[in-house]
Amino acid sequence: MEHYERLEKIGEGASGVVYKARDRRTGATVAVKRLRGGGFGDDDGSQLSEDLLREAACLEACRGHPSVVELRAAHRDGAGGAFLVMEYVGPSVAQVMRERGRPFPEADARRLMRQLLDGARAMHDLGVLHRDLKPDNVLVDAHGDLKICDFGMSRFAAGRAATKPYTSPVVTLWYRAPELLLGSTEYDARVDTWALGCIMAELLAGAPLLPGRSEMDQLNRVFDTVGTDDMTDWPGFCRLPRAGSPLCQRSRPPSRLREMFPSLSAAGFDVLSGLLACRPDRRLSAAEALRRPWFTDAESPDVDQPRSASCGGRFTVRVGGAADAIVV
Ligand SMILES: Nc1ncnc2c1ncn2[C@@H]1O[C@H](COP(=O)(O)OP(=O)(O)OP(=O)(O)O)[C@@H](O)[C@H]1O
Repeated sequence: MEHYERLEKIGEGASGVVYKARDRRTGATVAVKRLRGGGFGDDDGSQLSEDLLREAACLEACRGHPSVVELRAAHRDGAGGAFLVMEYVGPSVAQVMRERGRPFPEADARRLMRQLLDGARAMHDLGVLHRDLKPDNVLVDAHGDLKICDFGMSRFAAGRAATKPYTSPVVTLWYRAPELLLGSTEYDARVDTWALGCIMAELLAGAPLLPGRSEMDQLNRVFDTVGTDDMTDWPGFCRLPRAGSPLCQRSRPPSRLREMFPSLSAAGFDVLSGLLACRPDRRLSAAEALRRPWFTDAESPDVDQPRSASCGGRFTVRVGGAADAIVV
C-alpha cells in the first residue's frame, strides 16, 4: 500500500473503514476500503477474506458502468491486509439528503432513479445481486450523478447450486423486501428493486418510507403501507418461514401509497408502486421499470438520459483506466 498516501477517514461500516487517499504515482484521489481486520499502516496480519474477494469480484464484473463505483485495484499486502482501491466519488445520497433537508422535485428524482435503475439493470444482467442498496451506499459525484457502492453484501446469482439457499437476512432493515422479512432464502434480484423503490420514495418525501425498529415492526409497516392483498395470494407465500406469523393473518386496509404521494404524477406513481409491489413476482425488475412511461415519455429527454448508451453486454463508455494490481 506504499503507493497510497492516506488522507482523512470518510466512512466506516460493518465490513471496513474507508479512507480518502492519494495515489502517489498519479496524484489521483482515490477511496481505499480496508477490510476490517486488515491494516492500513496498522496491520494485524489477517488474511484477505472471502468477503473481500466476493466484493472485488462483483465490483470488477460491473466495472465501467457509470452508475457503479469504479474498482481500481484490490491489494493484499505482506502482512495480510486487504484493501479495495476505488475511484473517489463524493458524499453519499444519505449525507446529501440530510444536508439538503427537503425532498427532491419529481424531475430530479426521475433523473436519479434512472441512473440507479440503469446500474441495477446492468448488475442484474451480469448476475450480480447487490443486496444492500440504501442511500448510504449510493454516492454523488461532482456533477450530481449517482454511483452505487459497497458490494460487501453482494453475490453472484448465476451458477449457484440449486440446493444452496441464499443468506437471510440481507439488506439493511428499512430497505429489506417483504420476502426477506418473511425469511425467504430463495429470493432474486427483486430484493434490489424493492430497495430502489424505498430509495425513490425517500428522494420524493425527504424522509425514509419505512423506518422500522425491528424485523416485525418493519413487516408491519410494509403491510400497513402497501397492503397484503397481493402478497398472500402469491403461490410461494405459504412456503415462507414466517408465513404463519400473526402479522400475516391480520386483515389490512388497501395500499396507502397513493395518499402518501398525492402530487406524484401518474407515471411516477406507476414506477413507485411497481417497485414496491409486495409480491416479488409482480414487482418491476430494473429493466422493466426503465421501460415505463415515466422514463420513456420524459419531457426533457436531452437532459434526462442515462449516461451510457447501453448497458447491455459490456458497457464500454468508461471502461479503461488503470485496473492496476488486481490481486483477486
Ligand atoms: N468510492 C468512494 N468514494 C467516496 N466515498 C466512499 C467510497 N466508498 C465508500 N465511501 C464512503 O464510505 C462509506 C462506507 O463505505 P462502505 O459502505 O463500502 O463500507 P461498509 O463497511 O460496507 O459500510 P456499511 O456496513 O455501513 O454498509 C460510504 O457510505 C461512503 O460514505
